[in-house]
Amino acid sequence: MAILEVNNLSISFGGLMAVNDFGLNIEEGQLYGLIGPNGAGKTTVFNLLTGVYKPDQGRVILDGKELTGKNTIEINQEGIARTFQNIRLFSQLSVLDNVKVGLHNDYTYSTIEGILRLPRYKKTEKLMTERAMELLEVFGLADEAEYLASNLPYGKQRKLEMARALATNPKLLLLDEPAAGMNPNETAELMENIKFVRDKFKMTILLIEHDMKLVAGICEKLTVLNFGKVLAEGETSAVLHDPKVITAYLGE
Ligand SMILES: Nc1ncnc2c1ncn2[C@@H]1O[C@H](COP(=O)(O)OP(=O)(O)OP(=O)(O)O)[C@@H](O)[C@H]1O
Repeated sequence: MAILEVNNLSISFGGLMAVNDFGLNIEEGQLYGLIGPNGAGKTTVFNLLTGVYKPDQGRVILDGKELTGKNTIEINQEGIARTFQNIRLFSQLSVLDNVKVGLHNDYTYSTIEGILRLPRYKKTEKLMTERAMELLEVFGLADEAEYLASNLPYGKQRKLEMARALATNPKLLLLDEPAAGMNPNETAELMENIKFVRDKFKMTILLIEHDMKLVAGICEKLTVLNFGKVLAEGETSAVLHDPKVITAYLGE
C-alpha cells in the first residue's frame, strides 16, 4: 500500500496554474525524488502537502488518512515533517534544544509541571535529551550539542534541520533541496546520511533536488514536474534518460 497518495492536486496564483492535476504514490520506505526546472512547482507541491497552501482541488492521503484541508501543525502531528530550501532553525537556541523542540509531538508535560519542575517534567526532559542526543549522533553533531545553532557551519545546519524534522517522528520526511549550497564532499556525506536515515528509521523520504548526482545516486523513483504538470515518473534511470525530461532541462 502507498504510504502517500496524492490525487489531482492543483493550485493557481492569480492566472498562474503553479501545480496542475498533480498525482503521486510513494511506497513505505521509498527514497523518492521530485525534480524539474526552476519554477516548475516543486516547492509549491511541498507547501500543499504540508498545509501551507490549501489546494484548489485534489486530495492528500497519508497512511490511509485524509490530510486535505488540515493545517501545518495537524499535518505534522499526522506524520509529515519537512526541511526548507532556506534553512529555518531556531538560531538563538542550542543545537540540542533545536532537536528537543521537534520532540514535543511525543513527549509532554503540563505547564504547571514545567514551572514547578515536578518529577514528571524532570523525567520527560531527561528522556528528551537522551532521544535528541541519539539523533544528533546519527548526524555527527553530538559534540556540538551545546553550540548555538547559528554558530554551526552551513552543511551542519542542514543536517540539524533534518535531525529536528526526524524528531517529530514522521511517517514521511520531505527534504527541500538538502544539498543546496554544499560542496561536493558535504553532498557526498549528506547522501550517506539520507540513506542511513531511510535504513535506520525505515523512513519514507521525498526530496526536491537539483543536484543530479545526488538524485541519481540515492533516489529509487522520480517524478518530474514541468510548468506545474507531471512530465514523467518512474524508475530513476529510465526517467533521467527520457528524451522529454532531457529536453525540459536543456530548455531551461
Ligand atoms: N505564494 C505565491 N504567490 C504567487 N506565485 C507563487 C507563489 N508561490 C509560488 N508561486 C509561483 O509558482 C511557480 C512555482 O514555484 P515553485 O517555487 O513551486 O517552483 P520550484 O519548482 O520549487 O522552483 P525552484 O526549483 O526554483 O525552487 C513559480 O512561477 C512561482 O513564482
